[in-house]
Amino acid sequence: MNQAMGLESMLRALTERHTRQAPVQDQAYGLSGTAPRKRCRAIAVAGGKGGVGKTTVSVNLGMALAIEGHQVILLDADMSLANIDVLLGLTPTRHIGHLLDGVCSIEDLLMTAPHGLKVVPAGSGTRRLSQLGAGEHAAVIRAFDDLVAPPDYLVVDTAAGLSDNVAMFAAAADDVVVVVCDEPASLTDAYALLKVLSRDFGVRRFRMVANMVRNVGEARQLHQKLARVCDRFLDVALEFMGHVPHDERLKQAIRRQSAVVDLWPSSRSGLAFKQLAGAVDTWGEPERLGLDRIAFFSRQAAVATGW
Ligand SMILES: Nc1ncnc2c1ncn2[C@@H]1O[C@H](COP(=O)(O)OP(=O)(O)OP(=O)(O)O)[C@@H](O)[C@H]1O
Repeated sequence: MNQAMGLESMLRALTERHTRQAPVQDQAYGLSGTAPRKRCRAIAVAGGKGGVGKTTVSVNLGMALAIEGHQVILLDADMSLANIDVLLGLTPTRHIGHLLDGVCSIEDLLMTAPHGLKVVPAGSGTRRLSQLGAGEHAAVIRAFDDLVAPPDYLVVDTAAGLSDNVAMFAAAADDVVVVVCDEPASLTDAYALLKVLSRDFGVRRFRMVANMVRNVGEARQLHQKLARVCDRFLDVALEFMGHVPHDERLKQAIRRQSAVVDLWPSSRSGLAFKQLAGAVDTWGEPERLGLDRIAFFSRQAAVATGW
């Protein structure tokens, strides 16, 4: 990854820690100090509660961006309960565990889904991957720097809950998309996630996608509910990114191990994901705050893991 990519910020922080070499500004143009690398934007998709549609949004947003002509890598960061490969009908032979064991490179892990979307699969049912420490998460993030051709977007599907996994990927990303559905537990868990990410990791801006709603009115109400408590109790901005309606077509697509944007782009959910991808295109330059956040986090990881 490159300097523009939040996740690479972690790499730079870690690299700096080990080598005490070039200042950040120089590293912005590649560690070798040669030609600038292409800018890439890292978008972490989180939600707090399980089952709110994080994976569905990650897959379809990633593919919708790919359909628009962008180069996109989708990272399945739900390490032990990985399911992006299943959702897309891919059969990986290697996963993140092999990367951590040094058996393969990040390039070796890339699988190609429809529309040129690249997928980095995690491993499912692997006990070890469910117990990764902060240092290992950092190593996964660092591995992205080895990509010969960084993508335009890296979409990261994070795990449910408030684990290190979610915190590290969200803190390192340029943008955090929070998926919420109209259930009390989804709202309270999303609020808890925002609280932890802002209080402990300095993430101040979030974008919300309302999933499985009836219409945009319901989506906006959901956003207002959460934004109101955030305004009152947290120092964060929660922007409304858009909504995805509850759609049987989407479920049918899942059963056929395909993305709805690929199978039925004109369905209600297909069009909604197209709009979400369009929204991403309108975002201004990322704030690039990942470095500070990750330098802090990686120091903690280093202490904890002896890195
Ligand atoms: N917009 C939608 N319309 C209809 N069904 C949906 C929609 N979004 C998600 N679902 C359903 O919800 C299920 C859970 O979605 P998904 O796996 O994306 O959630 P998740 O947040 O990633 O869950 P986990 O954290 O457990 O991995 C899907 O299998 C799908 O059946």
